[in-house]
Amino acid sequence: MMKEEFIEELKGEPGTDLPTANDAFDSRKYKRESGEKAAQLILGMTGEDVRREGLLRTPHRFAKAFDHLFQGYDLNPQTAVGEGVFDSEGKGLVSVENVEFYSMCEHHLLPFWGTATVAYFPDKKILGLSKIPRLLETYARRVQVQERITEQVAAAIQELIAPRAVLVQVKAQHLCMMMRGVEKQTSFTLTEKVEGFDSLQAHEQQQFLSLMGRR
Ligand SMILES: Nc1nc2c(ncn2[C@@H]2O[C@H](COP(=O)(O)OP(=O)(O)OP(=O)(O)O)[C@@H](O)[C@H]2O)c(=O)[nH]1
Ligand SMILES: [Zn+2]
Repeated sequence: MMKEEFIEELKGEPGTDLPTANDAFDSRKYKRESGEKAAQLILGMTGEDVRREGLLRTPHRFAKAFDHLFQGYDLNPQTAVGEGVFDSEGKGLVSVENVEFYSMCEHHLLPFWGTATVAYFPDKKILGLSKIPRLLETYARRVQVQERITEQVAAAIQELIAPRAVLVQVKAQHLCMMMRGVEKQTSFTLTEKVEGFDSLQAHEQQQFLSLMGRR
């Protein structure tokens, strides 16, 4: 689309041709078109000639890239875990540590990324180890705040295997605090969710605490 045509189109009813959230998640075509339109709008902010060769396929690439970044909306805890719930033979601590993730901050649509440590004391069930990164992906690949990812991963584990206790700890850097805004380059944010701590024996509590202290 030529820039002039594009500007004409934008002069129409404000916002009416933009997709709604429900539409966007209903159809792949609508998702792709929304992504392409979004890229065109962003490029519109730059005053660049959107017909120059380097930018011609940018809306297409942007839509594809963002489809990947937001693929968490196509996932849920059940699909993420599949058949990966097993009967537990032991009751000891299980921890999967330093699992990396990428997410998009819901305030600025800029990336934040880091690692998560997930630990639990099983009761009757355990999760396949790979399912922990899969649960993290399910919630990270959305527009998010770090606190919500932390809570959602803990709630999903609770729901899936009802462990005696669960700990989720997320450490992340936010591009919106680095590349703009306060422009702090070395700070990071730590969020935690702990459930069932009081029901643990003292030495088990100590195991949780030492995991928390390590980061
Ligand atoms: N709690 C929380 N805040 C976040 C997260 N990601 C970004 N933020 C913050 O969201 C806040 C949005 O604040 P606003 O004042 O509405 O936006 P702003 O004017 O762009 O803020 P500044 O970043 O301070 O320039 C900022 O303080 C961001 O640092 C997150 O995952 N969790
Ligand atoms: Zn932000």
